[in-house]
Order: sequence, then C-alpha cells, then structure tokens
Amino acid sequence: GRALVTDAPTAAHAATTSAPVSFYGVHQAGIVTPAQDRLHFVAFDVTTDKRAELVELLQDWTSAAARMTQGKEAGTFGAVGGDREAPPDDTGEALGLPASGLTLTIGFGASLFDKRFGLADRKPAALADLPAFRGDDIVPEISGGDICVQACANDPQVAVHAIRNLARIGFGKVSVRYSQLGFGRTSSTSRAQATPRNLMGFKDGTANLKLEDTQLLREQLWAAAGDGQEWMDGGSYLVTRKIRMHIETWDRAPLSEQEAIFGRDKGEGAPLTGAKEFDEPDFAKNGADGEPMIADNAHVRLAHPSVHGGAHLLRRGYNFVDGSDGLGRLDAGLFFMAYQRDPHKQFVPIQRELAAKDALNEYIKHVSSGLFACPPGVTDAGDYWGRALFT
Ligand SMILES: C=CC1=C(C)c2cc3[nH]c(cc4nc(cc5[nH]c(cc1n2)c(C)c5CCC(=O)O)C(CCC(=O)O)=C4C)c(C)c3C=C
Ligand SMILES: [Fe+2]
Repeated sequence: GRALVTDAPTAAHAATTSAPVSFYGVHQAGIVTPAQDRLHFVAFDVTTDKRAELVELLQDWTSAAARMTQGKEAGTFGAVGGDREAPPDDTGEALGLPASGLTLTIGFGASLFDKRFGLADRKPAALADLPAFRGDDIVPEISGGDICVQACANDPQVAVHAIRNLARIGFGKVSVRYSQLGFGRTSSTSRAQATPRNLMGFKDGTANLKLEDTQLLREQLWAAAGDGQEWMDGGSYLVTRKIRMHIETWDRAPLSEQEAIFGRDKGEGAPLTGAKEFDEPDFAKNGADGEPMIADNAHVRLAHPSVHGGAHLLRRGYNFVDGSDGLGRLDAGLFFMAYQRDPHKQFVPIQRELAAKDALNEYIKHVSSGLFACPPGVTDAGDYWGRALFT
C-alpha cells in the first residue's frame, strides 16, 4: 500500500491533517467530518447504457475509494507492483503521501434517473430541478451531471490523485463532464475548527450547521424514513453553485460598505450589533441614525433561519482561482456547496431571497449549478456506493 513506501511524515504534517478519515459508516464521510483544506470536485456523465456495467463501476469505485481514503493505492498491485506489460492500477502521483484526511463522497444527479437504467421510479422528489434564480448566468457545460464525486483532502495532490484514479477506473463507462479545484475551505463544519475566510476576506462558516448540532443534523441534514425514497435514508442532498466574484470591484469598495453588505465586521466576524464572532445578530436593533444596524439587504439577515421558517444549511464550499480571464481579472470566487435534507425547503427559499435582495449581488455571479442525491454511507467491505438504489 501507499503508506508502506512512505517516509515518516514531516513535522509540518500535523497528525490531524495527515491521518485517515474512516470510509465506512452510516453516513458518507465528507459531509459532517471536519472540512479539509482542499477540494477536487468532479461531475461525470455515464456513457454506458447497461445497468449492470454501472453497478459494476460503483462496486469498483467503492473498493478503490475505501483503499485511497486509507492512504493506499487505488488497486491491489499499485503503481509499480503489477505486470510490466500492463498499465498500472494506480497512477502513482500519491506514492509516499499520507491519507491526508481524504474523503470521497458520491452523489447522483437527476439525469441518472432518466430512461437508461430503469431508475425513474426511484427518483426522490427532493431531486426535482432547482428553479432559475434572478441574476443567474448558468453555463450548462459546467452544470449538472449524472454522478458527482467530492474529493476533499489536506493535500491537493491527494485529492487530484483520487479523482484521476476514479476517472481512469471509469474509462468506457463514464466521462468527465467538468471538474473544479478548490482551496482554503470556506466553512468550518465543527466547533473545533477555526472559521476560515473567503476571497472577500470575511470569515465564512460562523453560523454554519456543525457536527455538534446533533438535533438540527437529524432534522435538517439527513434524509430519513418517510421522506419518500427509502434508499436515501441516512443520505443528504448536495447543492453546488460556482459563484464568480468580481474581485477587482470588491477590492475598491470601502471597508464600511463591505461590512454593511454582510452585516458582520471584517476583522472579528461579529454581527454589526455585537462584539464577538459568535454573538447572535440582533436584527431589530437600530443605530443612532434610526436605521437598522444590520441593513435590510445584508447577506446574513436575508439568509438567516429566522426568515426561512428555521431552515439551515450545512455549507462546505471552497475558494477557487481558475487563473485569469484574459481581461486582466482573476477568474475567482466561491465554489459553494451545501448539504441538506430537502433543497426545495432549504437552499431554494434562501437563494430566492438572496437573488432578489442581497447587497452582495453587485459583486457576484452564479455560473454553474448542480443538485445531487448523496446516498447513505457504505457500511462494510461487502457494501457499495448506492447499493440500496439498485437492489
Ligand atoms: C443560498 C445560500 C447561500 C449562498 C448562495 C451564499 C453565498 C455566499 N455567501 C458568502 C459569504 C458569507 N455567507 C455568510 C452566511 C450565510 N450564508 C448563507 C447562505 C448562502 N450564502 C447562510 C445560510 C448563512 C448563515 C446566515 C446566518 O444564519 O447568520 C457569511 C457570514 C458568516 C457565516 O455565518 O458564515 C459570509 C461572510 C459569499 C461570499 C457568497 C457568495 C460568493
Ligand atoms: Fe453566504
């Protein structure tokens, strides 16, 4: 395995960032497990129309994923241990690297439930297409997809290696529709993690749903019995939105305006009505001028659960910079990802409100969209990704 050819991790690799995350469990890893530093997200189109080949692929992917997340090579022979006349069953670029907290999380898009695989009557209502939102500028080629895999790790090489090997294993059965690299997790998913910053320089993830919110996770993160499709019990729905930021314009906005847009201060991340990051915002509080201290069009007011019947999201997005755009501007922003029990009761109403009123809209543009049903976890070595969907 990969770990066997490894030199001892250097001191720079803290045990917590190089250690493996368990692959097996009731829920898939990569959702409430602590957000890692790097992302490689991929969406595949299935190119075979044979159901048996799709099932076989999911089985092969599951065993490779179980191995790679534990710091092993994708296949049992590895990059250099197999037949010299055959292509290796691992591509090799992660040789010597530790597991680096790698998680691989699979999701199924609505298009997988079309006529091809006989799955039409297994499609969850929650997977109904997202509506178009005001201001959307969605590019179809980087949206949707039959199957997605989210690879997160504390080392970008490990995340890229995992996606590359899944794509290699899928040759002839799937093709890569699009993929996205991300860095600097923009959300914490555990109270043990410090809140990171997005590319606008603000702490992102302060009011996120977190691992410790047991009751809310049960109510609002995991699909459960009675939701309509039993195969999704213990799963969750992922919404992805690639959101381009007009960085150069943002960088010329005064600090006071930047803070008014979010309704939080830039240094501490405290609500404008409070002093510390985790103080609760007081939306009723007016300033000396008689105006609300958190403006009516401030992002945190419009996104707050109190105006959406208590709806929460587990945000797990990443910053991206895809080089520059040829016009001297950085092609940068937020690859927004959020998990939830029902996107039509959670993401949709929140985004509808943001799209209509958010002061942030002047500085952002949504350019891709995805919605995926992420099945429950794989429980043991005999199980595979999505088994309940196909049996
Ligand atoms: C539809 C959901 C959301 C989109 C799209 C979205 C885009 C987006 N957000 C930021 C930056 C911040 N968001 C913050 C809070 C916040 N955002 C959403 C939802 C969406 N954001 C929610 C539900 C919340 C929490 C609201 C609350 O309960 O207070 C914050 C504040 C800090 C925090 O709580 O995380 C920032 C900063 C950007 C830059 C962005 C698009 C590019
Ligand atoms: Fe937000």
